[in-house]
Amino acid sequence: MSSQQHFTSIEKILSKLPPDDYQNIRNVLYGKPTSKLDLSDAETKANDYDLELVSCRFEASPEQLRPPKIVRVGIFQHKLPLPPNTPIKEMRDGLYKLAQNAIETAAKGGVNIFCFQEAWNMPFAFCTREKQPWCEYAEVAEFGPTTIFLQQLAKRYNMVVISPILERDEVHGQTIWNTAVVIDNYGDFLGKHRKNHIPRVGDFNESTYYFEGNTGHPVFQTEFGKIAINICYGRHHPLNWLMFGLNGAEIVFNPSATVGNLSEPLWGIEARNAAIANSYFTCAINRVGTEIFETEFTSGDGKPAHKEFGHFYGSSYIAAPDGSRSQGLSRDKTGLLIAELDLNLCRQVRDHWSFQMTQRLDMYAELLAKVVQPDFKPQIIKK
Ligand SMILES: NC(=O)NCCC(=O)O
Repeated sequence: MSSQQHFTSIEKILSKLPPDDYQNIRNVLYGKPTSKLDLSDAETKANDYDLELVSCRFEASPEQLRPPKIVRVGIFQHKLPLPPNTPIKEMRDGLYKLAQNAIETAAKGGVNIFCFQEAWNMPFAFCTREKQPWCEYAEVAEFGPTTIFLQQLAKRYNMVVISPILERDEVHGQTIWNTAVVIDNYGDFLGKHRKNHIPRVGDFNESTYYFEGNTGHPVFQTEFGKIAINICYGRHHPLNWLMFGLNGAEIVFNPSATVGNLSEPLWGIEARNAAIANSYFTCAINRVGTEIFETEFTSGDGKPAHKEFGHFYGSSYIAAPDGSRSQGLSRDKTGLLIAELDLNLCRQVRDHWSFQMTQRLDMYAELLAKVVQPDFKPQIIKK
């Protein structure tokens, strides 16, 4: 176990400060204060199922012409319930049980839109670069077993469910993609988005398994708001976030799987900055736990072969367009964060900061069109 696993959350450490210091630091680090929700029914369920439960309410100012546009989102981070090399059927059943418990708990907390972490229904095996058995986890987005399983729950609980999976496209030559499936609150398949940016860093060699996405930047119009999904590594690309905003997203989910020694210092910044820059809510969800594989793999960094990625540090959180953010889930527990958002805040922040009025897209479009040309010459002024 590495030393990174030995603390539960930043918030736990900060809460040991004297109350005045804590309040001052909290306000600077976390922005405008948020409140907790009364979730007693969900708490009972969470205790039954041994899930950490955190809640948060983001408020907007009252308006004269528009009523509040309230939506509850649930983001779920989880450890694998079984070792990675468990037979696929058994693993999937274990994960489905966990998912059912989490969605049931979310329903008790009044959640309208629920999102899982990246590749939620399988081990995060891409570090191994071995095709078998991992490719067997890939399934058809539209009618694969995971979509069918979640459709019943979405309908039962009147909840939109975002399910990031490994997708097998049987129509296009059995190609594989990293895809988020969106199921609406009637249990219907609403659409899918394929991960745009594939990591080539450390043990994240995911290009062995799937292509760069070809679905653009879709925004899904649901009964509870306009939502989009920026899958994991896409959070390092500000233009990826921008495009979802340009298409009108009010909430962008970032289902992820990332480890402490690679990205933890970036984690609290990137999705939060995206919320600020694009005047929408962001929901960053990370896997938890350490997954140990049977076969050793190397990282191409001169270090010895090993059997694990390192610790997935959880710390899932939600950020608002005004820069405020929720407490994070812990770094080491399976848990659910339920937040109530007033989507009116998106337009209120746009009116206040005018980022969209000042962003000069035409100027950047012109330069970007030049940059991608083979004969591009950087604009450098020399003496
Ligand atoms: N799954 C994935 O894209 N991970 C990349 C690591 C990171 O972006 O922190």
